[in-house]
Amino acid sequence: MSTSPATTPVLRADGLAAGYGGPDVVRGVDLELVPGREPVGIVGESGAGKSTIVAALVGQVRPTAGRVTWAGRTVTRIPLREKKRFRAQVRRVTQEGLDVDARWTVDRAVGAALTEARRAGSPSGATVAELLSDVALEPRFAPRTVGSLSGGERQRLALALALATRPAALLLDEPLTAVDPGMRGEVVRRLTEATAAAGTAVLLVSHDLELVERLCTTAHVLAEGTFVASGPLQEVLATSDHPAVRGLAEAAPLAVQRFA
Ligand SMILES: Nc1ncnc2c1ncn2[C@@H]1O[C@H](COP(=O)(O)OP(=O)(O)OP(=O)(O)O)[C@@H](O)[C@H]1O
Repeated sequence: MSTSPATTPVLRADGLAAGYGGPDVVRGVDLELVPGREPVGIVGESGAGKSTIVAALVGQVRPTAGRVTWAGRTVTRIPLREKKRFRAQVRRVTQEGLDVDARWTVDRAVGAALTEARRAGSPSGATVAELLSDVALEPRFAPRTVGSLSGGERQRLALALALATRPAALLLDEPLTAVDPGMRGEVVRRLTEATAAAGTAVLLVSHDLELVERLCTTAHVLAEGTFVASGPLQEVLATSDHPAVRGLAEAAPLAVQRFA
């Protein structure tokens, strides 16, 4: 394995346009996720198209123009035999995102994710305890059933399961909405350490500007389906005069004051 930092994107969108049968809801989107680089954020008002971009990145929504590639291959044309590896290498975590039997215990769920990762050819070498620690879930959660967890605990478990493959790219679409603000900082700290150590490229979509500012070196502001400003979020909010950016800054004046 090479020890030099990667410069090749694992996942990239070039001139991506996509929609749901009607007019495109996103267009002209260029984005690259490079393992070993700092996390990238996307912010923007509700309905701007953030989740659509993420859906296109995982091949769930087909581009109407441009393309999305995984290690150089078009994601909507990945052959069946490669799909398992793609899903292990490119993980999406959404707000709801936990697809596990509610009767399972937490350690069974994480153990199953580790087994699945090995089967997909992406063994992480991590233990159940390490993965729980990566999302700040204490060992006492291991014997709890998934159904007994709070919303925020479920979101943290979803993140732990996504980390089981040590993915090349982790796409986080509002991953911590149910985690209370006090705990959110700790989860982000642990998650940042875990993804940095594994060289995982992270994309974070969130309405939480403070979270994006803390986690991401670069953020894109999406308005009506296109990126209208990009850069360090603090700087973008302070300097861009695009109406969509001003709207965001005014909707979150506390965050702006804190960054200024
Ligand atoms: N399955 C779908 N079928 C039809 N239209 C959809 C579908 N999913 C999303 N849309 C529409 O596409 C547009 C972009 O939605 P999207 O969910 O990508 O926005 P978003 O920025 O993620 O919003 P939010 O912040 O509220 O989650 C919206 O107008 C939405 O109504």
